Amino acid sequence: MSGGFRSRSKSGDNSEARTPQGGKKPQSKPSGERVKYDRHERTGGDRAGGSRTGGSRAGRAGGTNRNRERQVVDIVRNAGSAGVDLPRAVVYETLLRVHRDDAFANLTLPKALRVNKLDGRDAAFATELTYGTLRAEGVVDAVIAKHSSRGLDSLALEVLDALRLGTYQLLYTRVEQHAAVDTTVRLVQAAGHEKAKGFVNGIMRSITRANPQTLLEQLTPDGEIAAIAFRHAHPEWIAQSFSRVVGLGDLEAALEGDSQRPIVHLVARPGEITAEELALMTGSEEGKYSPYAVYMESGDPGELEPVQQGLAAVQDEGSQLIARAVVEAPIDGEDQGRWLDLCAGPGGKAALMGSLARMDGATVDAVEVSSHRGQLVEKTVGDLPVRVHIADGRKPGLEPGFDRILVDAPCSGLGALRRRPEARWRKSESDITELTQLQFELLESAVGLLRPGGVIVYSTCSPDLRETRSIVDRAVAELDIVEDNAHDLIPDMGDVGEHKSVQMWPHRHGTDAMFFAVLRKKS
Ligand SMILES: C[S@@+](CC[C@H](N)C(=O)[O-])C[C@H]1O[C@@H](n2cnc3c(N)ncnc32)[C@H](O)[C@@H]1O
Repeated sequence: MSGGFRSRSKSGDNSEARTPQGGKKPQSKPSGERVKYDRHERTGGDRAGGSRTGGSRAGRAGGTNRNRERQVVDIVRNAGSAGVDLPRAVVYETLLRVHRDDAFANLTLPKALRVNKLDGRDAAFATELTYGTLRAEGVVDAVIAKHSSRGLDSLALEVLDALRLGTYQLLYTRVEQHAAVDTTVRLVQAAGHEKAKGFVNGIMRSITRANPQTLLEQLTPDGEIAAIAFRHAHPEWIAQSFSRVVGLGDLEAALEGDSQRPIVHLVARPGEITAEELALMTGSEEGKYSPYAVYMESGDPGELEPVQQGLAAVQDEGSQLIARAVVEAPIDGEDQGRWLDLCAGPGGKAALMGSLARMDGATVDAVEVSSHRGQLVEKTVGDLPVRVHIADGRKPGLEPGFDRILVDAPCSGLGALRRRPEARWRKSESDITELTQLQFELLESAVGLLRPGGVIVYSTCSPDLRETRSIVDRAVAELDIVEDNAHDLIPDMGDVGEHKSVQMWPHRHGTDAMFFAVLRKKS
């Protein structure tokens, strides 16, 4: 065992190809021993193996946050003396934080890379291993469960996460088998689970004896949608939800879209800078659909001068289109300039509405129930004509008579899974059932606050029909509103669904899977 971190080139170099999860695929030194990856046969994920073991284990781990922090930091240090390369140690640390502390990998990992001074190929390798392991978690767990004599729920999280990382490398990367097995055992040792080394070694060796493709085929559940879900590393219920909207023909593409890393969309703040100017200043392309959008292929948006000066910000193009639809939708009678955002935090759409309001001489009231998120809205809108109210949108205590209202409802977030690699395994279908009542009540409240002839844009960052069409259909049936054609507001965007509402998709439009409908109060 070496005294320091092993060179990455010893346990697999960092050259890249595409992974099943749509990122760059980490490779080992070319040894020719790995079966070449076939994206359709070896992606996967679903609940085969059953256990939803990815949840937070804070309770089991016990201790204060500070203690847990120290424990995790120690693991990275110990990994060095245990002979594990630094990128894998950082990946392991991140997996533990995600599972134990409910941390978000896309926030935790960049920080860990910075702290540990990893960049270039090492950073890319660590990123792909982290995101890949988290996205494929359901499949990886199913494989581990098949080779383990003990149920996954009975394993210490440190043992399970090391096995997940090792198994992911065996199934989905060209990392040499011995490197994957060896580092997995060393990580368990570094985490202080000496006694589990033999157990872990046994599982890893057993997995290396199987052909990955055959193994995954054996574990693929029956049923067309369940099998597609498994191949694309999603829980079956999410695949079922998507298939009800895109149909079976487009389901694989829709799921694959969740594993592609989104490019950054910038919004050029109207009245401050045009998209054309922003694109020229940043050397980027103008967006396809929103007149304010610019696509940033690479780099850190926080380092851009227009972003630092508040002339531009990061905002998904779909969100831009929704905020713009609120302002552009035809209304009956004259617009008195009273606009409302009923669910405003953290304020992206309120800020765009505020920029447009300033140009039109209108004002925006922005309601947010959480005071922390309300503060974020305050920060985001700056000196725009936006008044922030910390209140429940179902009873905000505002004078009715608004011309335009946005109800960007709290939702399951199934439309933004590509932004958080761990998210698909954290969500559960019961989240949706709980949210739909709140969504309807917020919409009902908006109808009460709207003047006759005014418009509401109802939107979600979810394509699930229970949160989208069902809410709108019920509102049209029960409330004093009619549905207008929302397609007219996004003339350049095709393929947005059969209904009057708009359903965007990452695989079709490059946006999050955002939904919006336009509802007008009967005059
Ligand atoms: C989808 S987010 C809105 C995103 C926001 N429009 C933007 O573009 O930044 C939904 C927001 O609704 C808030 N929310 C949840 N329940 C609410 C309620 N009863 N009244 C008002 N806001 C609520 C949540 O805290 C969350 O900030």
